[in-house]
Amino acid sequence: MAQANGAPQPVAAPSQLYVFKLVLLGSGSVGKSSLALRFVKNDFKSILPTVGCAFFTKVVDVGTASLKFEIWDTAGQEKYHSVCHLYFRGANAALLVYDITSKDSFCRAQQWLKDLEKEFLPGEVVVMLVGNKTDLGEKREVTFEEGKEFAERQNLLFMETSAKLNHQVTEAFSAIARELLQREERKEGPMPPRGDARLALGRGPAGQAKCCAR
Ligand SMILES: Nc1nc2c(ncn2[C@@H]2O[C@H](COP(=O)(O)OP(=O)(O)OP(=O)(O)O)[C@@H](O)[C@H]2O)c(=O)[nH]1
Repeated sequence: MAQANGAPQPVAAPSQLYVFKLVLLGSGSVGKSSLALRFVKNDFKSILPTVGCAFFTKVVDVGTASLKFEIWDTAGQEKYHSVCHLYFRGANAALLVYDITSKDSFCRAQQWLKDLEKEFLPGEVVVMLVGNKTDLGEKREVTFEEGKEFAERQNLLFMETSAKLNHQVTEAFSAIARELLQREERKEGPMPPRGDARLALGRGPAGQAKCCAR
């Protein structure tokens, strides 16, 4: 890629694909894998607890750009906690998931946020707090307001979802996508329309989005 003063320069390319790493964090059984499966394959089925980490990819079109999510679905079981931070590295976004029927999982999500804060500078990653399993409203232990207030205090995006009923799942990932692209635009200036594509980012190191020609 052509460079002047260290800044990526416009390069002719057929179209633009931004690549972002997103980690799914939260206690065991809150529905992280189910959210990933719903988003990537529009499916919901019985899934065994994740061992270590699972990996998914999905390309979404947002306005004039395409965005590829590399989704790292971490294991929520306590025995894997010590290795989870290894998957944080290079993340651009995190989905902090709790189960609205479990106060404990909500408290654990707050702990996960502290773990993230140890690894990243403030504002370095886009974090969304997600209260999953809204279809189980009769067993709800965490109110919408509790989730929203915590998210607002911590400057996080917030959404409640049901992976089972496909409620707000695409919307959650789309909101993250929009925020990530807006941040890139603020860094780089407005993105060009398709057909006037350039290699805007193309930076590999941890925490920075990669953009590549498709
Ligand atoms: N009712 C309901 N059940 C859900 C929902 N999402 C996930 N589940 C169920 O919750 C259980 C755990 O889901 P997983 O997606 O495996 O949860 P996880 O957070 O990935 O769990 P770990 O891999 O142990 O970290 C499964 O039985 C899912 O079918 C939902 O939106 N509603």
